[in-house]
Amino acid sequence: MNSPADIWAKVLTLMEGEMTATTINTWFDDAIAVSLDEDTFVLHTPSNFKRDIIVSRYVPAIQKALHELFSADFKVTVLGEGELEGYGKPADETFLPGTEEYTFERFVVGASNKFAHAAALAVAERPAQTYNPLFIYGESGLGKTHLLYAIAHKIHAGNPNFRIVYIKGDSFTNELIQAIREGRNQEFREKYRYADVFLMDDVQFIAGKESSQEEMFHTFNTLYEAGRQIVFTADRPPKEMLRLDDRLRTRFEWGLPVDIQPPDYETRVAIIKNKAIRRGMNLPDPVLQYIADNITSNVRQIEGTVNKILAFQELMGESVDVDTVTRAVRDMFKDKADFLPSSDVIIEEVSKFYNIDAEAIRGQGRTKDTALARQIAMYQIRRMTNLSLKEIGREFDNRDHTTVMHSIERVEKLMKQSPEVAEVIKDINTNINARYE
Ligand SMILES: Nc1ncnc2c1ncn2[C@@H]1O[C@H](COP(=O)(O)OP(=O)(O)OP(=O)(O)O)[C@@H](O)[C@H]1O
Repeated sequence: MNSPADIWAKVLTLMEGEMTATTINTWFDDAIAVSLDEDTFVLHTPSNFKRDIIVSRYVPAIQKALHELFSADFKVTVLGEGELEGYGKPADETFLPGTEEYTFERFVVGASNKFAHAAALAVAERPAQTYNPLFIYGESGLGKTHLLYAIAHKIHAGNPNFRIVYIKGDSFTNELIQAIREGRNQEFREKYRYADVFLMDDVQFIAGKESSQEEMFHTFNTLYEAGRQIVFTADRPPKEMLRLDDRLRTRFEWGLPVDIQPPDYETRVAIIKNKAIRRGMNLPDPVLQYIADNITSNVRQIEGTVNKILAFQELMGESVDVDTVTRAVRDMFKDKADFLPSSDVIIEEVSKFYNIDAEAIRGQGRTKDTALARQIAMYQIRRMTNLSLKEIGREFDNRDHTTVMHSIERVEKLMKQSPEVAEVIKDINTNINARYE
């Protein structure tokens, strides 16, 4: 009943008492009510001429009608041609939405990450003038993405007109496949090759993927030659990316590779305190120490635990005691340890990794790639779940348990012979685990 459109209809009816129907029709026929908040009513008309007339002649009548309806005074804003699109949105709302918290200010610096932090800050302060490319590597959940977004926000704040492109390695691959399929290669190229700042998260995902590597190579060269800042993150240093093209590996190493290590005890405590303070809460020292002692390798897990405890504390109010919280934390660790991924999830991740349909992996697809993906899926299920060979066979179109056994043996053999296959298994494993963090 009180949508801007409803209110506008009422305003028009009230204005009919003040002016002729022709006047109303002439100036307001294509006007639309955009919003009404505490103190402003916003109207849009597609014509600037009409906007000027409305502003100069009819705003008082609109205000009078609004006063009659709400017994309150409103400002009236009239938007003209092309003014509707960005209206009401803060200028930055469309810049990497949802990542506003990932700033340098919120990044806790300690011995384990101080080089990565300093290099990222230098790059953000003087893009393309210090380290290019900057290559940040380290294990999952240690703040690589955080630093990448922090770079993006800082550069954006100083250079609002820069085209800053953020893309994950696997999205780059998927977008490229789609662009090729739809004949939009040129569009894809322009999007990435003409960036002012190019940030790629988890670049390890493009290793071993021919067309992605080819595209990345040309993107890199174009950006580099044009003096654009390039930053990569990855879960390992370039030299350990076994399936990566040599020409990319050397380029990744041109600038500065810096690593992030798991945080030491002091940094863990600082991170936990920081997260709690930002939520306006205080954690008792023993709880703080308990978390810092028990979650040692991954900041994402630290964050998850702190969030759960804070939620728990909020729920329990003042009465929460250290024992209760400690027990809750212990239960949380137990849950995690008992957790096993399902065969569906494992097959899905293998399917994603190889870009082969899950149904083909489960079923009768016979290409070499599908057969290998299937064997790897069987191997992973055997390793990561409690399913028997027979139960695994059932997941794959009722294959016999001896087929499953031979597949697993084949993968084990391949892993010994080929570091590339071992790396694939490790990567898929990481992706599966990441779903439960
Ligand atoms: N030093 C830090 N200070 C504050 N928060 C941190 C710090 N390091 C990591 N975090 C937080 O931990 C979470 C995980 O970090 P992030 O996503 O950057 O990890 P990552 O290294 O990119 O992991 P992945 O490789 O799995 O993507 C984020 O919410 C991030 O804000």
